[in-house]
Amino acid sequence: MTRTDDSRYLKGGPVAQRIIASVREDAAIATAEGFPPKLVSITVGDTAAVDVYVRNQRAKAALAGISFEERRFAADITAGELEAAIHGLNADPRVTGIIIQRPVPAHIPIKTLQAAVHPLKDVEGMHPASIGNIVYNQLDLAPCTAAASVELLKETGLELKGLEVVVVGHSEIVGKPIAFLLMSEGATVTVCHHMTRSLAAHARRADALFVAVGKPRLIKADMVKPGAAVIDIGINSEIGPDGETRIVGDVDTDSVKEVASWITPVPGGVGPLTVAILLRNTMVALNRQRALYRATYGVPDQLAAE
Ligand SMILES: Nc1nc2c(c(=O)[nH]1)N[C@@H](CN(C=O)c1ccc(C(=O)N[C@@H](CCC(=O)O)C(=O)O)cc1)CN2
Repeated sequence: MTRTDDSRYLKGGPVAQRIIASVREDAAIATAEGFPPKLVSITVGDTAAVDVYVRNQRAKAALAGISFEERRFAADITAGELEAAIHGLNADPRVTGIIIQRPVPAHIPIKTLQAAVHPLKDVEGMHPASIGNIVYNQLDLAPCTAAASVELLKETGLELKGLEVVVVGHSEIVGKPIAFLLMSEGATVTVCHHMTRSLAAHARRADALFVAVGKPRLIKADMVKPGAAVIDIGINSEIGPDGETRIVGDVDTDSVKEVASWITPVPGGVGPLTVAILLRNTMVALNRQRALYRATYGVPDQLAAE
């Protein structure tokens, strides 16, 4: 099939806009009913890519009618101090969602922090008690970057049942959830990581290749099967030839786009959709809190019927 360069690009913006428009409607209804959504972001230390992510979260939350607050903590904070801050947010009824931006400094055990977030306010489904939901095919609130990546693959129209998928990177926030989400769609999934013996041999077999390792331009054209869909999840900042900081992915887009049938650009691919899904998850979390509230205190309709 002959395709123009542009039609090869799987852009996240249009899908993100649709999601944000729908979140905006839900948020307006919830607010009118007395349950305004509020997302609190926790950042520890300074990471350029995280700053980009948080900046976009703030901007899109404003568009969606979700209030957004960033709590920044110094890199030398202790895990105990962070847990105490999270417990404070759990106890605050005005806070309906909490996201811990990754990475956090090495001395902070991320699992302990994730476990400190109340599962009902966990907008990424990363609490140890929640992440198992995707193993059970309960997919309405999945980790945002993973869900965004899979949603972009679906935009290709490829049949996922039986699709040969290779995921490069096995982080708990991206690579592992992608594998589970795709298994639940019937794909045949291989997960590669830093101990994989021949990455290129695995990657070349993939009808859909997901890459999330944080290594700029790791994937070259000769590692990609002709006609494949390539989902580039890397967000790496580097200094360009003009001396300006820019964002590049884990895929060498210029060469790979000559081989692949679809490729996500960086920026403009998975990133914008990740932010939109975070906001959608924020509403899913809020609706779960409302369901618990109704179950605990009853709803006006029920009270009126008594
Ligand atoms: N708690 C989490 N932390 C992190 C996740 C995650 O899913 N949950 N994934 C990455 C997020 N990330 C990188 O740090 C990231 C995600 C999205 C964007 C983004 O909005 N990119 C846009 C905009 C670019 C721009 O404005 O220049 C895009 O790609 O078009 C940036 C970074 C790690 N942490």
